[in-house]
Amino acid sequence: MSFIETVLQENARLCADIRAMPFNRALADGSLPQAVFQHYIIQDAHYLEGFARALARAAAGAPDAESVAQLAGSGAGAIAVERQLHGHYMALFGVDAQTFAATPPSPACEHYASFLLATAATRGVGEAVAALLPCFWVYRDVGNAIQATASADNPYRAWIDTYAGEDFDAAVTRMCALADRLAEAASPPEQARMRAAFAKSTLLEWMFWDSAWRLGAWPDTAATPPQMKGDPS
Ligand SMILES: Cc1ncc(CN)c(N)n1
Repeated sequence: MSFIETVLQENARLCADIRAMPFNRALADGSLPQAVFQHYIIQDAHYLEGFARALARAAAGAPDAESVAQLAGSGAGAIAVERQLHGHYMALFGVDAQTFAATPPSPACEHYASFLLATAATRGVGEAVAALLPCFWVYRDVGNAIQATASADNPYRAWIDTYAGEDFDAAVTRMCALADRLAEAASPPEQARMRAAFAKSTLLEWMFWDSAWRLGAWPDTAATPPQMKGDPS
């Protein structure tokens, strides 16, 4: 079995859970509250910067010129295409530059972007690509599932068309092929680390959507001091 077939089998249940998450069901039927999508798009814009940095770090360690160009090109593409999508929704929903700058990455967003960057900066390229792969694969999977049921006038049509579109599909297929090539050349312990990195990122995808649905944010310690564990009061 190839690396892709293995990790898709190992993570099939989690991927199905992601497709069925409240955020994605509401995105599909167009009922997702605007405030929730607004929160998501701000977080995703933060995430995307870390994702593109991680792709650039992975590119630097890629084994040949073709894979350097592929990973660096995916980073540039993410900034160009997905940022344009974010810009479209931010303008539509009235999110200005000040609101964006005043909204920090949520814990889930920061954790995911930090994991990608740390993996790309400190682990081998196989592990880095395996960690980055769910960002491609899960979004195509969710985009295609939503596309199958969404109406033409769904307010999130531009998002759906991006992730269910041909260009994104081609980028996902190329990334899967690269992961398979790297896994074939990897030792069994490296292959195990690649599978673990894929599973962790898939879980972080789940956490990102869960956080977006709940408008996840850092505790406001100025307003309500957090209760300390073991605090006798
Ligand atoms: C959290 C997340 N994961 C993946 C993608 C698709 N690049 C995204 N835009 N945001």
